[in-house]
Amino acid sequence: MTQDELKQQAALRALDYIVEGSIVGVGTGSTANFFIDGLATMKDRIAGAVASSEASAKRLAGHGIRLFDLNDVDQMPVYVDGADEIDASLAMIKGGGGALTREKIVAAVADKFICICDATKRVECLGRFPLPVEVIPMARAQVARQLAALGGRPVLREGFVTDNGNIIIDVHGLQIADPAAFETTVDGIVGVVTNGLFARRGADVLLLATAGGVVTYERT
Ligand SMILES: O=C[C@H](O)[C@H](O)[C@H](O)COP(=O)(O)O
Repeated sequence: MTQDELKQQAALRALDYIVEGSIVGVGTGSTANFFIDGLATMKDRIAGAVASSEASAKRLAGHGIRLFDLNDVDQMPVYVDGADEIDASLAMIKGGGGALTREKIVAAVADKFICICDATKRVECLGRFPLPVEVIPMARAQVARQLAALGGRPVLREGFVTDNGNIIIDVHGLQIADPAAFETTVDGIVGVVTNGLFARRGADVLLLATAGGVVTYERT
């Protein structure tokens, strides 16, 4: 089975968690795209969706799924998204596609975060995937120095601008022993908008697609 087939399996399993008549929080990336395509098959049974990126908004609209502005939504039962890495506590690194800030904001409004991944994303310790950090452009050098002082190797994502008009610094060479504490530390650097650790608010459910089928993990 290919990695894309596994992503699709995890994504389609997430449809079981959709509450009929509700607004669905929708993530960004290749796995989330499979979810959006699956969601289209039940679009008449949901009120609509809130997108975490311009790309996902475009794909949702292309399927005729009604889009809501997050400011008009008080509550959503679920937010569904992929991850770049996820550990046993369901803490994640996200933002490989640069959508981390809007993803974190939309997820914050949802009751449950459903993470959809193929088995390659499951790790013992977060950090092999470079940690994306969204940064206000004028703070680039100052933030890079601070990230280096934390033990990482900051690399500017060349030619990339986020949906919010900011830059991304990817931090290489980390081994993150305490993801929630590191998330707080990086967010505390002046000039950082947000970072790709989703640990203080990790996933509630992980749907992990393996060669043997989709395995469900729930936060304990
Ligand atoms: O910014 C992008 C998101 O955090 C994605 O959810 C993450 O990078 C995983 O993407 P993919 O499903 O394409 O591996």
